[in-house]
Amino acid sequence: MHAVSFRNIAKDFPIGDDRIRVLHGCSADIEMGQMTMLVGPSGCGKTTLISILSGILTASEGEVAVLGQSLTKLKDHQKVVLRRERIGFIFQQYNLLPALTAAENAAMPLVAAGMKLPEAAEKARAILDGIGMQGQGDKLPRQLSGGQQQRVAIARALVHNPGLIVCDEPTAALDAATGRAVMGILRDIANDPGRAVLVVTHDNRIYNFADRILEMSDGRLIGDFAPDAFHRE
Ligand SMILES: Nc1ncnc2c1ncn2[C@@H]1O[C@H](COP(=O)(O)OP(=O)(O)OP(=O)(O)O)[C@@H](O)[C@H]1O
Repeated sequence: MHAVSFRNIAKDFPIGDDRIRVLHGCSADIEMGQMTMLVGPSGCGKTTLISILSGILTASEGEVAVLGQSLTKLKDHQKVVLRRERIGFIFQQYNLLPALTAAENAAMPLVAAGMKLPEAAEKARAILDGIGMQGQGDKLPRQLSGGQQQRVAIARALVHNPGLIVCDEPTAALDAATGRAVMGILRDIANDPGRAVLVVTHDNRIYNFADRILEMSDGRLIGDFAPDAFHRE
């Protein structure tokens, strides 16, 4: 099974009375057990494409299957369930709730699935311990550094054991060394054959962490490389 399989994806956005096409005929398969990076200049359509692949936006044309499930046939509420149960999200700006502790923040996907907070927080704490956050579970986000907050976001993306982890510019707010540490954790996560990690970035300092790089330009996928074969930017 592919983690994500998409064919001939197009996306139009309304602009006044008109429509503008921002994705054109995008097709690829994202493999389990790999870190795939989607790279390209600002505005080329990376966020739009991963939003479609993770069921946040609907494609204007084309087919998407996530973890063997076709999105085309799913109703909106079924896409919400798919996202909640089978996908983990990591963003540039951590998006932690300021009044909750690190463990409680990381526990949120389990709480959303109906688990009681104390039990969910214990599971979250075990994940935090495994990614260098021992003893930090009771701290509030404002007591943590940017790199530590991103680790909490990683724990939150992992806690419900999803098959697909989607990361949008995960290192953009971090200095180079902290960004590499965070990418090292994501790299380990991607080695699990039951998972795929999809990273959108234009941070060329982290391209070497990928197994595979998909290059986008002007709404099209224009290249499919191993990282050592990708020397642009
Ligand atoms: N809701 C929307 N309505 C109209 N146009 C949009 C909308 N969302 C995105 N776009 C346009 O689609 C194009 C692709 O945007 P997108 O955010 O996917 O690019 P990106 O590669 O992720 O850029 P960045 O790296 O800056 O985040 C851009 O021209 C953007 O202005």
